[in-house]
Amino acid sequence: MLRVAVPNKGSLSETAGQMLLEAGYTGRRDPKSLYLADERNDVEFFYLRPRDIATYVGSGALDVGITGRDLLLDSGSSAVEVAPLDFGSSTFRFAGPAGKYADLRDLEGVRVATSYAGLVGAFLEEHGVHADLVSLDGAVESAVQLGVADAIADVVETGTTLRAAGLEIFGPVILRSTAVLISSNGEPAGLDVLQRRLQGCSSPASTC
Ligand SMILES: Nc1ncnc2c1ncn2[C@@H]1O[C@H](COP(=O)(O)OP(=O)(O)OP(=O)(O)O)[C@@H](O)[C@H]1O
Ligand SMILES: O=P(O)(O)OC[C@H]1O[C@H](OP(=O)(O)OP(=O)(O)O)[C@H](O)[C@@H]1O
Repeated sequence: MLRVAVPNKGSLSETAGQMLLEAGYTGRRDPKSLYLADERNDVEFFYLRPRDIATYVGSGALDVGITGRDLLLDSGSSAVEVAPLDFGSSTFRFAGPAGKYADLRDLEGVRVATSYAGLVGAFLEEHGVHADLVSLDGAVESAVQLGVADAIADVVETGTTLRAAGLEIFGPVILRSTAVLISSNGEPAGLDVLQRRLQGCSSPASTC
């Protein structure tokens, strides 16, 4: 059976579950279930935190998973992106107090709060900028007002949360992210069927 990791909570979970249902797989009845065997489709689903999915798949404990590209890169896991899926898109950006920063170079020696230290650290290193990363679990927009950081790096969708905190975007796009199908380095039996069925669902001429 193909062992598939699916987000159990957060921004990606509802659409991922819906997409699997539309693709003909069995969905969990109880939103708290962590496991479901879909024997008709020869698939087992493991409902996990999206942030942990790349770790499970990269270690080989699970064959494939649905997560965010940003979460995959942040994890440092050896799992690989197989294909983008048509939901969960976001942009990963730097932001600071309105008018204070204009360029990536302005972050030299600055405290930058983020929940994605792996992703942001790699980006800064690639660009030769030395900032002090402050790792937070979420709601990082408050870090500047509360004085634990000077700038932030976070997921931006509409920009509403940033504006409400008196922050504005600056510098280059760190990453354009979307939900992705990932696998351990290889092609487990059944991946092609899952991929075809998921991508069929998200195409304009959907056949699910
Ligand atoms: N508006 C959004 N806010 C947060 N994440 C989003 C948004 N839109 C898309 N995403 C994507 O969802 C994934 C983050 O999901 P995750 O469940 O880890 O965080 P979350 O939705 O903020 O939930 P939590 O509050 O539990 O951290 C990332 O891949 C991110 O790019
Ligand atoms: O640009 P916007 O449309 O305002 O969306 C972006 C915000 O949404 C997410 O937060 P979420 O509510 O998921 O909480 P979190 O920060 O605790 O993860 C993200 O971390 C930003 O804070």
